[in-house]
Amino acid sequence: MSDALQGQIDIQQLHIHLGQGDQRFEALQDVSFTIKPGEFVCIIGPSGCGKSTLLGALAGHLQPSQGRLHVDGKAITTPHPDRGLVFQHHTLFPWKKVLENVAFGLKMKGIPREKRLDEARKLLSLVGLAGFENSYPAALSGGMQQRVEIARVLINHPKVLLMDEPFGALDAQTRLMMQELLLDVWTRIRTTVLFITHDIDEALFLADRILVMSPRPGRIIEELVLNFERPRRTDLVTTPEFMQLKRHCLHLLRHQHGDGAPVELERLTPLNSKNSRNIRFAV
Ligand SMILES: Nc1ncnc2c1ncn2[C@@H]1O[C@H](COP(=O)(O)OP(=O)(O)OP(=O)(O)O)[C@@H](O)[C@H]1O
Repeated sequence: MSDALQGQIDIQQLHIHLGQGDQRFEALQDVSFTIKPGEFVCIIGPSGCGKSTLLGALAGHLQPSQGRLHVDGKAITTPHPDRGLVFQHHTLFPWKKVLENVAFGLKMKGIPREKRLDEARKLLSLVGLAGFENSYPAALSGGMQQRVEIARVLINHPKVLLMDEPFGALDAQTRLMMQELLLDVWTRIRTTVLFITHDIDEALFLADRILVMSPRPGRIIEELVLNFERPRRTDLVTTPEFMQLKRHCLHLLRHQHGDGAPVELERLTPLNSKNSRNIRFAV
């Protein structure tokens, strides 16, 4: 397969049930979407709507009740380093130095020590942590630990980066710095990113496209295509265009019915922006 096609995600009519017996319920209902190679897509939705469930299925940790999940045309059946996962809380080994934490994925692949440490150094530099190779994770700030976590995942050259609220535990200022860092890294490596967040500003700042989910059972109720120019500037968040889209997303998230049916879009602020187009899915 050519490099140009690496990292395409295809989800078709995905349904996932969770729980046992009487407690069994439908967490995801008829979810379908495609993400192009190298695209940056954010998912927003109310708490408990199934965002992490969706990511878990893409990671290969959860089996669908129905439907298909593919990356580059290959069905997802188990976890694989081609799909790198970053969570809110890091998964670094506290007893290993930062450099060894990052190099660990290559150790598992049997790459010789010098080669893997060399690669780890390059990645630490990419995430702005040159000079911290010999530190232990506990000596780093939360933002720095997440940088190490990103480097640790990137060492496997994933085709797809699956990120579940990766900056959710950080203070506001560090979070903004991490968003800029992630965009910078993404621009250089251009892996496909699927990023889950509760934070509408974060989604609007980062994404090429936002998928909005309904309350449980989670469905995709709207797709927003964002045409803000890249590289994104921090003052983007104060522009009228950005504010209008933010209001639109807030309205979507606040005014959904408990059964997952979305509010009638006629009642939403119309989107006439040159920087976005909204496409209705499954309404
Ligand atoms: N293993 C499980 N067994 C039973 N129910 C579960 C399980 N995992 C999650 N749930 C429930 O499934 C629903 C979807 O959970 P999920 O974590 O995917 O939602 P989410 O949108 O990521 O939520 P949040 O934004 O709060 O993190 C929730 O109601 C949750 O309580």
